Amino acid sequence: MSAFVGKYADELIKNAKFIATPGKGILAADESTGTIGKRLSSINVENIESNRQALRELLFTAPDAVTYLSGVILFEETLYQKTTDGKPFVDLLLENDVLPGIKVDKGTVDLAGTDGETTTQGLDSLGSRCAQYYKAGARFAKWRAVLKIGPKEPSELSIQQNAQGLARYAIICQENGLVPIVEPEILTDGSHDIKQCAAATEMVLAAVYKALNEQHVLLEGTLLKPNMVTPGSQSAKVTPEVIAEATVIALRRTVPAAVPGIVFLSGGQSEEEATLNLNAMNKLNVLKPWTLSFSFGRALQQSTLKTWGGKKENVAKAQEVFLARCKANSDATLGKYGGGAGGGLASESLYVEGYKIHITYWAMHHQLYCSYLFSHSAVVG
Ligand SMILES: O=P(O)(O)OC[C@H]1O[C@](O)(COP(=O)(O)O)[C@@H](O)[C@@H]1O
Repeated sequence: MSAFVGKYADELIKNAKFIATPGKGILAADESTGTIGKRLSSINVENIESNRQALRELLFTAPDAVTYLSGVILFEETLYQKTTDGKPFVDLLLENDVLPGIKVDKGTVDLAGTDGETTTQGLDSLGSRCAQYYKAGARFAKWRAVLKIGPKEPSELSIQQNAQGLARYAIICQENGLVPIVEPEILTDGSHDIKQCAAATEMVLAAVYKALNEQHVLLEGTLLKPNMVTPGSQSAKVTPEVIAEATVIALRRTVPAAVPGIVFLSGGQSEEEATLNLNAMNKLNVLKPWTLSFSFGRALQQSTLKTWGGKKENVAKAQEVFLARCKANSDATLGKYGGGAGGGLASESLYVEGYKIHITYWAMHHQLYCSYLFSHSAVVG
């Protein structure tokens, strides 16, 4: 099946490869107005534009932190914001060799006839929005599909709908010069074990890559943002080594070698857990044809947010905390993280039940695969 080769093909390939540079990763600072409001309310800060701008300025101007980042995902509001000195955030990032990205989905809606499964909205007028975002300096985009594990979930309907949505989004981005980050997130909610998560992850990723191929998406000009393969939030924890092995097996079985990078979401893991898991994957002595890196939201920002607390006098200290987390994750992309960055704050759980934003919320502000042969884990190691 031949890939679409439009006028941006070379640029897409170059930018995707750059974002996947080993030692660098992505800061996901694209929380929609509702989601950032929850973060700000946790530190008793009001959800108004000046406070959202202040948090983003703190992150983007943190000395040296940007050397560990190749991309930052922005929300539409942030794409057009400036520093207090009047420099557009986009210019600031580009001057520091960090590519600006943009969240282009519009949240989720329920799929009728399912037990709370969802599909993601935002395809209408996506082409013209992408063209505008490209003009404003964005060079990559992100679209989050949300799936869940349950007695009958993820259902075939949800897998197919979300795979089709991601593929359609991806090709529209490529037609308009934006590298699509394809994010099929399987939520951690539930009491399932790691094998069930592995089975669901493989099923979903296989469907996603089939759909991407059918839509002629140029895989070399894309990135994948998946969940790590872990036990459910109500199950006993396992070690980073077990998570690393299960995740890399699932990815090796489903993600083509043409994809330059896989940038994980943190999905409610603590900052330290997310970093240790990424580090363990990069330590695995097995062929991994893609870079394995990070695109963390909560797991890059939580201890920074707490240290800041909305107060100007805490900005410098909070930026040091952010730098430590960026450096730790950079080391983890190379399998060289020794642990312990950030102390106790970095070990707090960031789990939120049913982590998804519904379209209605957005509008306010603008069969399990039980026969899975896990014994194939001998592939790794
Ligand atoms: O619910 P929203 O506002 O769309 O935000 C979802 C968030 O989830 C992410 O996709 C992943 O974030 P985490 O690393 O915190 O799981 C972020 O990029 C994004 O900010």
